[in-house]
Amino acid sequence: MMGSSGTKSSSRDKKSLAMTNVSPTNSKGPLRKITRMAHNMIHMWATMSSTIATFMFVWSIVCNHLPYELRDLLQNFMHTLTSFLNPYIQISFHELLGERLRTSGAYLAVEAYLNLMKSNTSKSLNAELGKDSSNLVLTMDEYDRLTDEFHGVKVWWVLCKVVFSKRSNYPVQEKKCYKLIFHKRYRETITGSYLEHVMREGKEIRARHRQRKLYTNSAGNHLSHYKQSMWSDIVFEHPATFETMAMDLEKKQEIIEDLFTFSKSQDFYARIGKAWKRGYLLYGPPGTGKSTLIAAMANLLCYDVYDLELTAVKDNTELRQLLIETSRKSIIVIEDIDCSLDLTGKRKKADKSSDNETKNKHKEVSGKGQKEEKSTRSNVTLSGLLNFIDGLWSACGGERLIVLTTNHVEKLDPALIRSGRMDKHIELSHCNFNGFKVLAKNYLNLESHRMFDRIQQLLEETKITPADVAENLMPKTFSDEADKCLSRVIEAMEKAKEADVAKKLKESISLERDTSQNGDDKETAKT
Ligand SMILES: Nc1ncnc2c1ncn2[C@@H]1O[C@H](COP(=O)(O)OP(=O)(O)OP(=O)(O)O)[C@@H](O)[C@H]1O
Repeated sequence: MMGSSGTKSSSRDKKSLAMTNVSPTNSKGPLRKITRMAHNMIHMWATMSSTIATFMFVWSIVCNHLPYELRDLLQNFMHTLTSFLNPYIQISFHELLGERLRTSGAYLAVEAYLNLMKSNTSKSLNAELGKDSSNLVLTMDEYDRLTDEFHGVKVWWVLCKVVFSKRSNYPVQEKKCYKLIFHKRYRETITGSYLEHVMREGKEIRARHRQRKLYTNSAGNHLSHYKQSMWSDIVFEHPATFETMAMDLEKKQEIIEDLFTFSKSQDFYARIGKAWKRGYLLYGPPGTGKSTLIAAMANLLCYDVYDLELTAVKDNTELRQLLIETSRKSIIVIEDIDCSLDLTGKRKKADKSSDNETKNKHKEVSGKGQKEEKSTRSNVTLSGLLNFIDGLWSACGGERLIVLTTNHVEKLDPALIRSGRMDKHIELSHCNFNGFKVLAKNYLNLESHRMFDRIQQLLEETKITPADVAENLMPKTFSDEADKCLSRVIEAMEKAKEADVAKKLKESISLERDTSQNGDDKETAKT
């Protein structure tokens, strides 16, 4: 009891000493030193403040009475003097710019960069809902100071708020501003490589976190006074990833590496003087995963997807407008290119309608809904499309993938798919056992099962698309168990095998009939 009350009273004494500015003659050693130092500092501050105040007062009077030429001269001199005495440089990034107060891109990039830095290092964070209300953003507090280090150089960032009014009779608004402070010795490093680093990182973070969109152009979607764009958009939330793709592991890895290399090659494309774009041609039977692969690519690179319906494009001018409007990180998809453009002029109606039957079946499986049948061909010419792909984006900047899909690669004009236009040709084919195992893991969370051996054997004997496997693996009721789903896959494959056998038999009978018919014809001709 005694001890504790003693401590209390001594701390109270110290406080009262500091408050009354009385020298603690009775206190000893370090305490006396500290109090003396504090005393001196208070005295120094008081002197300095009064000197500054006096100077400011005199300065304002002098300024008011000096001719303006002299005043300018003095002000310049003062500016040089303060910048000589103050070794620190300050760069401001204002939130709103120009007469129309649009948000500055540099400000947004700095904000993204600092928010990430803050969320990685700081112990006190501010959480806000992002603009699209889908994710939480961790932000800096006002007058929060963050320290960053770049190649051994220290810099400081401060967030300030500026109150302003657009015009004198307008209500007062607030805008934010990030200030970057650094020693003038490092001016070159900071204004050169550091700011470039901040902008690049910030833009990348923003691209990763922004809500991506799926854009489509349809027949009625033309520009009007009320419409800003020829594209209509919805939020792109396709769950496909490379992990869930039933595909050869090697092929998968190759595509992933190709995509990453492309997305990091801005400098390379600039150096060789080519547009930063890459063409992919995906081909294979319906239901083998062409559309799913496109979604996985968009998710991997965080790109927007533009589903370009060529049959709805009136002419080349409209095509140009559509392509110019695409965002800087995007995949432009033209599905079933052989049905959209008259590439050969020889396509028969019959084989297209049989394609559409199979297609529609798979669209139901994938839940995509049936696309409008592409019976009409576009007025866009092949040369128009190629010219835009080759030339237009060189001027626009940004990274773009163009993906064409087809079920009939053999029908495409070789000029359309030559290297440089379609840089990578990817075949998607029927399901093999590795592909099946990926689907079984996706749909049933199974890595092995006693029925797998039978399925492997059947996959070697017959062809089935991943879409058909997926359809059968999908539990139809809540009580559907793995055994039931796998039995359905086996049943579907046995049916496909029987159909194959029947088809082959039919083909060999008709071949035999044709040969005997030919023989009879020759006999008749002879006689
Ligand atoms: N390789 C695959 N990996 C995983 N799922 C697949 C694969 N192929 C097909 N699927 C499944 O089948 C459905 C239909 O596939 P998708 O639409 O991608 O095929 P497609 O080749 O684009 O067909 P189409 O040529 O008819 O457009 C998908 O939603 C997906 O569930």
